[in-house]
This record gives sequence, C-alpha cells and structure tokens, in this order.
Amino acid sequence: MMNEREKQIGDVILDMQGISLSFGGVKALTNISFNVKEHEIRAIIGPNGAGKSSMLNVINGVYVPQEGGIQFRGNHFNRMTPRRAAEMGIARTFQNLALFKGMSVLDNIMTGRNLRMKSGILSQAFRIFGAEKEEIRHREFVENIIDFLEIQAYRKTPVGRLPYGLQKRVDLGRALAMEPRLLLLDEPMAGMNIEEKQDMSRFILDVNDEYGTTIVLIEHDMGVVMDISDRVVVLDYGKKIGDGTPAEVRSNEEVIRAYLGVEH
Ligand SMILES: Nc1ncnc2c1ncn2[C@@H]1O[C@H](COP(=O)(O)OP(=O)(O)OP(=O)(O)O)[C@@H](O)[C@H]1O
Repeated sequence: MMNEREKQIGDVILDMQGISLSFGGVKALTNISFNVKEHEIRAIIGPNGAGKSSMLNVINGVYVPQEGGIQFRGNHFNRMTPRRAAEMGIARTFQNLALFKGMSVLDNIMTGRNLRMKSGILSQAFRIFGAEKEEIRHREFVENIIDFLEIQAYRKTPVGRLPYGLQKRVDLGRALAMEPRLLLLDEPMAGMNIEEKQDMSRFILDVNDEYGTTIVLIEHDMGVVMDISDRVVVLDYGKKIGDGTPAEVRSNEEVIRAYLGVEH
C-alpha cells in the first residue's frame, strides 16, 4: 500500500521557509522549515504547547510570522491572509468545531460552499436563470459529500443533536465543500473513542485517495497519525526536532526523548 501511495505523490505544493513566530516574549515557532507534496498526507505532531496550532494558523494566514516565507502552488507570500488562503484552495477543520449547532447537517455543509457561490452573486441578485441552476449544482456537490461521508440518515438533523464523532465528520464535510487543494485538519481525532478514530482515519484516507486532496493534520497523539501519514514533522517547544517517514520519526532519539519526557 505504501508503494502505491508513494507513486501518486507529486511536487511540492506548500513550502514553509524559516518560519519564526512569537507572542510577546513567547517563541511559539523558531525557524521552522518543511514542505508538503501534492497528494501527501503530512502530519505535524508534538507535545502540548509545541507550536502545532500556531503553525496551522501561519499556513492559513491567521497568524503572520515575524520571519520566514510561504510558497503555495508556486506563489511566494511573505504574509498569507485567511481570505487569500481560502481563495487559493486552503480549507481547514477546527479542534473546537465551528459548526452552527441549530442548523441541519445539509445547511452546515452548504456554508462551506459560500466562497464558491460568490462568483454567482450578481446573477443571483438579478435572479437570472443561471442562478437557480448554479444552486442546484452546488446542492448536488454537497449531497455527494454527504453520501461520501455516510451521513445521509442525518442530512436534516440539527448538528447539535449528533454525537461528537459525527459532528467532526460534518465539520470535515464543510471543509470538503470548498473543494480544497490543501486541507488542514486540526486534531481531527481529539476527544474520540477508538471506533470513531478508526472511522475518521478511514475517511481521511478516502478523501486523500478519491478527491486527491493534499492533507496536513496536526495531532498530539503520536499513535493515530503514524498509520495514515506519508511524512511527519515533529515539533517540540517551537523547534523542529524530527521530519521524515513514520518509521524514521519513530526511531529518532530526540523525538523519543521529547515524548517520553512529558506527560500526555
Ligand atoms: N494567541 C497566543 N497568544 C500568546 N501565546 C500563544 C498564542 N497562541 C499560542 N501561544 C503560545 O505559543 C506556544 C505554542 O502554542 P500552540 O497552541 O501553537 O501549541 P500546540 O502544539 O498546538 O499545543 P496543544 O497541543 O496544546 O494544542 C505555547 O507556549 C502557547 O502558550
């Protein structure tokens, strides 16, 4: 399986170059460089406070690093903005779910489609024929995601009534509705039981295979990501202490020390 996957991996799509970020006196990231290749599943792992969320927020333009640059799909940015990131095809899920609890599964996933629908805003305002057709096309796309994530039975259910594992799946669906080139997953398995973790792992692999989406996920539990990742970056106290295949990272002395030295 590994060999088959390796064959599909393409050129570098995202290149993080010497990123440093501090908050006042706190150095959240110190001179971090790593790249992500097209079609790869790339994990960023590390103990609590290692800088994982900060890195994700630099990738999608929420935080602006004091030093370093970002190259995405051949374009160089000294600073990314959340809007530009979204327009260029970067979508993310959230650790603390960003869903509308009172809205149905279907409507929540439709919200992920908004950026795509903006192109038609003028025609929608004038209610020209095309607008309705466009709406139908978007609905079909969203229905496909719902089938893909096996949540048909809950399409009309308010999200707040679903168990946590399914809410995480809806959040994934909302991000997929943006048709991202790069999908950032913020601790996709946090708070899940074993069965839910297995389901989520399978969906992440399926998204990667069937939609061809490049995926960056952050996680502090080393175990769950090792099976599904092509390559792993390890952060500790804002520094990169490991980078390589799961096997390489697992046998890296510094990584072992960081993980044995702290409570999880
Ligand atoms: N907005 C902020 N303001 C001040 N300090 C921050 C901010 N965000 C992060 N930090 C600090 O930066 C460091 C890295 O935090 P970050 O949240 O990126 O780590 P993490 O690896 O995602 O941790 P966790 O696994 O606990 O989510 C920590 O010392 C944290 O306190």
